[in-house]
Amino acid sequence: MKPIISLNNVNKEFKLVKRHEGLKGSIHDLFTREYNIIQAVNNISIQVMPGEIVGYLGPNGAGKSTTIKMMTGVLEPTSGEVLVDNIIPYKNRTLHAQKIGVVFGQRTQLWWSLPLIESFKILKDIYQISNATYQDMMKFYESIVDIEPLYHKPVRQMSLGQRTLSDILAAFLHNPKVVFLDEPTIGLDVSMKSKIHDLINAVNREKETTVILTTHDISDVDALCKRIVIIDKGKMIYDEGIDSLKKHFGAYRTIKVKFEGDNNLRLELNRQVVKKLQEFISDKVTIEEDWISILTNEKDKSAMDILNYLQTIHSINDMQILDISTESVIKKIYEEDID
Ligand SMILES: Nc1ncnc2c1ncn2[C@@H]1O[C@H](COP(=O)(O)OP(=O)(O)OP(=O)(O)O)[C@@H](O)[C@H]1O
Repeated sequence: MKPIISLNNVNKEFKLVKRHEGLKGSIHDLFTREYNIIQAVNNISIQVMPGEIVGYLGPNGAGKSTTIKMMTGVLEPTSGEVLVDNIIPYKNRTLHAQKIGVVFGQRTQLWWSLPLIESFKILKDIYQISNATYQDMMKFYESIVDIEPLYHKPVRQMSLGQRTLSDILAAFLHNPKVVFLDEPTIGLDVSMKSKIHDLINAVNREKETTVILTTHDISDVDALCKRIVIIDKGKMIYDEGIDSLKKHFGAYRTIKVKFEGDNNLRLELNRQVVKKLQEFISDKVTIEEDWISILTNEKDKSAMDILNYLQTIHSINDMQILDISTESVIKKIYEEDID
């Protein structure tokens, strides 16, 4: 099988005019142009197979949106090759736009004053969706989410969650082979996030749609992605299946402990423990409400050793030992703390 998305040695530079301060600087700028070059994407190569859901992650300013913009045809790469379903996106923007779906965070592609069903009908005409495909898709949607109550509601009267849901439905309506979702669950509550996760998983399963997802929300990654690609400062630093990622960090455990006593005593004890543990455990020690949470690598310091030590400080009311969360794994990769 051939990849549906193929990025080979892709670079994107932005050239920004340097501005000097003060009157002298402004006069200098009038006559001499100097530039700063920002390397937003640095030699990225990624192959995505049809039907994959890939989490494209990285800290702020890493270059995620710039990559997505190249994959959607909004930006032309400075060098390298971007191919999506055999199309060079920036060279064939109209054809490409017919074949993909896009959701960019809180920006809606729906018609603000129109009821949702009217927006869908316009999209049906724009994308030249046949009656049969349209009916089929609407039936499929109705079987997985409760959208009928939204059909006659103008988008401007919708809650953020209803609007996001509608936007995602709109992006998948023409049954595109690839959908790009940029921060699709930003600002949503847990129950709406879960509805959206179910929807994306159902469409991916049923229609084999390839999904590229950028997000800062780890619940999106846990619910949707089997593979994550992480970039930082424009460079790819990780490309792994989520299972092997967890195996890689299998020696990490999070120990959570709640001490006996009232809230004030616990707060004081937690503060003391944070101070003491940080002296001999390099990993993360944090206070989470009544609990103290310690991330440790069993190879260096076992969870039992830590628990024994905590018991010498004060009696323990409750405790949990957890495998490392995806969030902690990703944080550790961002910090380039890979063993
Ligand atoms: N049009 C532009 N002109 C100049 N610099 C830009 C432009 N777009 C992005 N950049 C710069 O390129 C780098 C990567 O930005 P990008 O928006 O791709 O990051 P990101 O990973 O999507 O970040 P975030 O998670 O904050 O959305 C940043 O340093 C940014 O300032």
